[in-house]
Amino acid sequence: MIITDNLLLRAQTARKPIRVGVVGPGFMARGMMHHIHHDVPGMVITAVFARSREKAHAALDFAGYAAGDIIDADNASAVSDAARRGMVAVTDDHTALTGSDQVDVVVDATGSVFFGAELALSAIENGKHLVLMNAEVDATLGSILCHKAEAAGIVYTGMDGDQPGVQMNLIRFVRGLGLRPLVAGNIKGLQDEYRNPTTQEGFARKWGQDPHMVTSFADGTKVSVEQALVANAAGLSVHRGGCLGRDHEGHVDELTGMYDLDELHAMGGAVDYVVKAKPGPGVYVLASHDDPKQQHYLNLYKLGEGPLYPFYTPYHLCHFEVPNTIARAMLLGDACIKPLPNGPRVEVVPMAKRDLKAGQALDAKGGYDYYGVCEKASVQRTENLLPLGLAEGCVLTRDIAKDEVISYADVQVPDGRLADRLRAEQDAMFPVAGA
Ligand SMILES: NC(=O)C1=CN([C@@H]2O[C@H](COP(=O)(O)OP(=O)(O)OC[C@H]3O[C@@H](n4cnc5c(N)ncnc54)[C@H](O)[C@@H]3O)[C@@H](O)[C@H]2O)C=CC1
Ligand SMILES: N[C@@H](CC=O)C(=O)O
Repeated sequence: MIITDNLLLRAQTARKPIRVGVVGPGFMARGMMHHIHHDVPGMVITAVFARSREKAHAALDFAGYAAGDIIDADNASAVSDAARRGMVAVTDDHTALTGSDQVDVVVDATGSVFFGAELALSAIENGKHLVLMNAEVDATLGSILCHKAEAAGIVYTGMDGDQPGVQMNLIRFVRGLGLRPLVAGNIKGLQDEYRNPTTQEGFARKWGQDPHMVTSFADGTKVSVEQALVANAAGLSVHRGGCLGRDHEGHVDELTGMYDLDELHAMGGAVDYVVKAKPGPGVYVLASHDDPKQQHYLNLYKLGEGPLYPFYTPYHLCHFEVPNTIARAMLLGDACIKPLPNGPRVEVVPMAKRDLKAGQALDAKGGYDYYGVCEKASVQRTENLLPLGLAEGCVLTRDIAKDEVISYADVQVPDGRLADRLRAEQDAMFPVAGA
């Protein structure tokens, strides 16, 4: 990324690399660690947390670290000692990583809302910038966590590379040109709400991914999480629960004629997604310009006659771009994507993937029980709908029909969960949906 590339080279020359703590060495983190180790100047990984240390060792091996450069560490001072000796510390205690004075930036690559909440608080307490590959915790608790992080003077940010960050970068680019983004969209290849880890097992095996994770991509949960993040960072809304979510086999350029401009203005702009369009799996932003003189130039530059002008990024390169976020946070104090300070505008709520029975405990996202859809935050609050990120482990108190939305009134929430407490704090802080 321009700017951070030169800043990182300077950090390298000054022998002051950014020190990164990686949490959750799964599919994404492994790719990121390999990338940082081989291709990113001015940045080093000093610590890796995993529930099983073997997994962290295996991930570091995948990333190309020599066994002799890795050492187990039980606490923060052992992590720091290892890092000072130029080694990577592996720990199964996340507070050893967040508490180390040899970690500048914590990267959460777990995808877990419940653990992500704990980790975020620990990073904030210890003054570490927090980079979330964990979009799921961000969409559930982002407003309160970002508030706490900024009150503590640290950067809280989602990642470059995944579609929310790519959209937010494009939105900032478009705003910089003087246009008003009115639609921010995600280009998907497949959307089938009823996929589950059994149907996705072959795909997961082929790519070395987790079957639940890839199910959450196929069943629309992840795109909903992603578009909620964009809405809440850019101040956009949704046309309706679930977005418009059209199938469109042409190019995203053609979408400029498919939105009602007056409706978009009335809503203050919308997030959306499109299935099967080109260029996939990228992102698009449709924006307007009020000035006829600049409209003339935009037409000359082949963006059409307006009133909506199309912009897009043809790919999202996930872990490859995370070092950009780390550098932006550490060297520039800049967040790639974070919630606006006035509370969420769009939430993700769970819809039953099949008929569900009273008494059953809901499984994890990307499972067999529910898929996620975007909903206006005002509707989520008025109808007391359960945030998708808190659904796992909730016990149904009545039967729920396939495709029915699940509300707090339909479940018994397990006792004692930090994420529920944070959510209550967030709801109290933002009693009215973000405007
Ligand atoms: N897989 C993909 O293509 C992409 C994934 N992402 C995001 O990146 C994050 C990670 O995804 P993947 O690497 O695919 O998942 P993964 O399942 O391969 O890796 C997650 C890692 O976190 C650990 N973990 C999970 N729950 C935990 C908990 N409660 N406590 C401690 N550790 C826990 C797992 O053991 C695993 O090592 C997710 O938030 C996902 O949405 C973003 C872009 C693309
Ligand atoms: N953004 C993707 C998932 C990860 O890249 C999707 O929604 O399918």
